[in-house]
Amino acid sequence: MTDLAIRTDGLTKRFRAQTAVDGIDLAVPSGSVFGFLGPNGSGKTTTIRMLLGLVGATAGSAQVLGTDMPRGLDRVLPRVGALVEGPAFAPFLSGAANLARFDAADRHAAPATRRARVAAALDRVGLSHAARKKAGAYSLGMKQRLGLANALLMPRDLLVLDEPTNGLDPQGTREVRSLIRSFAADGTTVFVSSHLLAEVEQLCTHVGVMSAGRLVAQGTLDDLRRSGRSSIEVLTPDPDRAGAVLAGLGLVPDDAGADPTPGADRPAEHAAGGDDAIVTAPLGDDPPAPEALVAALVADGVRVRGFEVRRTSLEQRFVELTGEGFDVVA
Ligand SMILES: Nc1ncnc2c1ncn2[C@@H]1O[C@H](COP(=O)(O)OP(=O)(O)OP(=O)(O)O)[C@@H](O)[C@H]1O
Repeated sequence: MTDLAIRTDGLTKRFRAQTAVDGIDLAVPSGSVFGFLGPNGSGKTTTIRMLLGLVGATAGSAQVLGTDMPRGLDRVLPRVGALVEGPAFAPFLSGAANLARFDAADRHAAPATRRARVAAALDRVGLSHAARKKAGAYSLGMKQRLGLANALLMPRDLLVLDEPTNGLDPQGTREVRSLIRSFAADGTTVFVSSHLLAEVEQLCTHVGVMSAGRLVAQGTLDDLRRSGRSSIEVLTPDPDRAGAVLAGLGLVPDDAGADPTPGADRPAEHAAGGDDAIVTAPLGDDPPAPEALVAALVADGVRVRGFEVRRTSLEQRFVELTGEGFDVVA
């Protein structure tokens, strides 16, 4: 018994001098929609290829659906649907004929029920109307849906999808996302890679963050949000006094004029009006309650005209973790 659909220990892949995947310990809970997030080139595809036995690991181990890989490949693969680097469809064959070809290549798929299986998979991804159309005439979104249909020909316990919305227009993207949600609603574990933070936020229950081959964070989305640093902002015409009070309570104010929160687009001086200034200070691990801070400021004669506790956004958290910005557009 295992409650992890995917587990890796020290999984590593080196290409000559380059370490593409650097000792990662993945833990993907069964039933989760796990977003495997990272900038281009951070090692997501290489990890997925190792998980599916498409490339051997240099070091470390991987278990998929409780089975050691790649030793258990034959047993596990029938339970895993995969969409990696867009399947190679024959452009001159219809969508249905393409799926029938892939189905025929699967020795676990009974020929007698092939036609029904293909029809059901096309129906599932909303392509029944285009079943007889040549795949070469499909739009990119339709091709991607055909790829998903291919992954769904057999009942699956795990779907592994590498950047399934890459290159799709907004409509195609919405369709594919809504399909992924429907797979998850059926109880299938979905492991989906993406370089889009917004996509992972919208789709996923869990997330693993890759940066330069390393897994720099993983957990639920909420875990990740909570692990970010919070800060307070005080709007006051008495910034020096406010800074001293905060320092006395163990909070070290950010330098005046410095951008207080990484990624936030509002430097302190610009946001304040009149004779007010904004004093910001990061909250440490065990900060005083906000009301205690306000009380201390007021007690010391600081004219508090505004007070705010700011949580790090996920985007800021990712920037902190990876040292790079993410594409955040949906
Ligand atoms: N077959 C290979 N030979 C040599 N280097 C490789 C090979 N495959 C991947 N790499 C390198 O390994 C690193 C990680 O690549 P990978 O494709 O896994 O990243 P990724 O996160 O999936 O990025 P992308 O979103 O661009 O696909 C990259 O620097 C890439 O150039």
